[in-house]
Amino acid sequence: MESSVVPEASVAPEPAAAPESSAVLPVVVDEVTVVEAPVVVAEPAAAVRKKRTLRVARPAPPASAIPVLEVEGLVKRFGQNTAVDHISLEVRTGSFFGVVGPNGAGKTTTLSIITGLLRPDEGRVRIHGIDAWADPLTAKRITGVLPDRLRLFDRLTGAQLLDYSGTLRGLDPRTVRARAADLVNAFGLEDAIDRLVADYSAGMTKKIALACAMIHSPRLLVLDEPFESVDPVSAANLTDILERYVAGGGTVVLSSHSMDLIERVCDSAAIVIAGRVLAQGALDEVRAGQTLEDRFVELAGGRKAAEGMEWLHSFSD
Ligand SMILES: Nc1ncnc2c1ncn2[C@@H]1O[C@H](COP(=O)(O)OP(=O)(O)OP(=O)(O)O)[C@@H](O)[C@H]1O
Repeated sequence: MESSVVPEASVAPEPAAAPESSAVLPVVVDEVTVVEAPVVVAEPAAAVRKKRTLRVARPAPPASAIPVLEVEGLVKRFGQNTAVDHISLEVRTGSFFGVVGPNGAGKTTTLSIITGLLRPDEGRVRIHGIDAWADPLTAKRITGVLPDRLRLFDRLTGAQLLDYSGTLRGLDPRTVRARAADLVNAFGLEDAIDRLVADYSAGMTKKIALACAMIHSPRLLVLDEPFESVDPVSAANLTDILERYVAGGGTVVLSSHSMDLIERVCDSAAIVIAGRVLAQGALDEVRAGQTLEDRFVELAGGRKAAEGMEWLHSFSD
């Protein structure tokens, strides 16, 4: 389990527009540091990127907080390909934990093992102290899942799907109805709720799937790319719902390719590359004084120069 030491740094924000001359701007307040920084004119993009304010959405839960998810030495091989190569993670209660990594890094495979959708070759998963593979029923009772490739009973309406999910989780009909109404309202699905899920857009499908994952008020929500295909307004709404869930003592583990989103909402993160965790811990530890994106790119081996694609400029017409 690696993590890096955090330089206590808050740096200047991205200027909204390039100013004519150097000026002093009040800088967004970090919980730790307040600085004033000069705005430099006409900077290269990379320099501007580095000047983003490093803020944390909320402090990570203290070391004394009970771990709700403990993953030890997970290994998963598909033939010759080791998709997950001894991954260990610890997520504490009340954490908003982001998992980032390049395509094919093993995020979905790891989250699928955690949620009981895929059997590991080696390793252990404990959810709130319960061995998820020895006692899957108990573990699943306290877990809500938004899987990567949504396989929903899409010949049901949204209302029927919510009803089915609540009933499957052992809730009584009155509780299911009340919670379903709250969720439909929170996710803004009122107009679609009596239509077949098969006819939903990708974003609406994500929302109804997430509502189904939450209806039994799980302790842990594991969400694979929850914001993919979701419009910005809905994403903000969704973030709000998840933040309230975390503020109320819930724990979220999500994967995303949006570094901005992870930095905005998560207090902790793990960077997974080629099936291994290269950094994890509180967000500031993981990004080590850089933006999460820069740290991610650094750990992933840097940006690739786009060479050898000259043909792309010889337009076919
Ligand atoms: N069912 C499967 N059979 C064979 N190989 C698989 C299977 N599922 C995943 N893999 C392989 O395991 C590796 C990790 O895949 P995984 O889907 O976990 O990556 P990921 O980090 O979620 O990627 P992305 O960001 O693109 O969704 C990849 O090389 C992938 O091809």
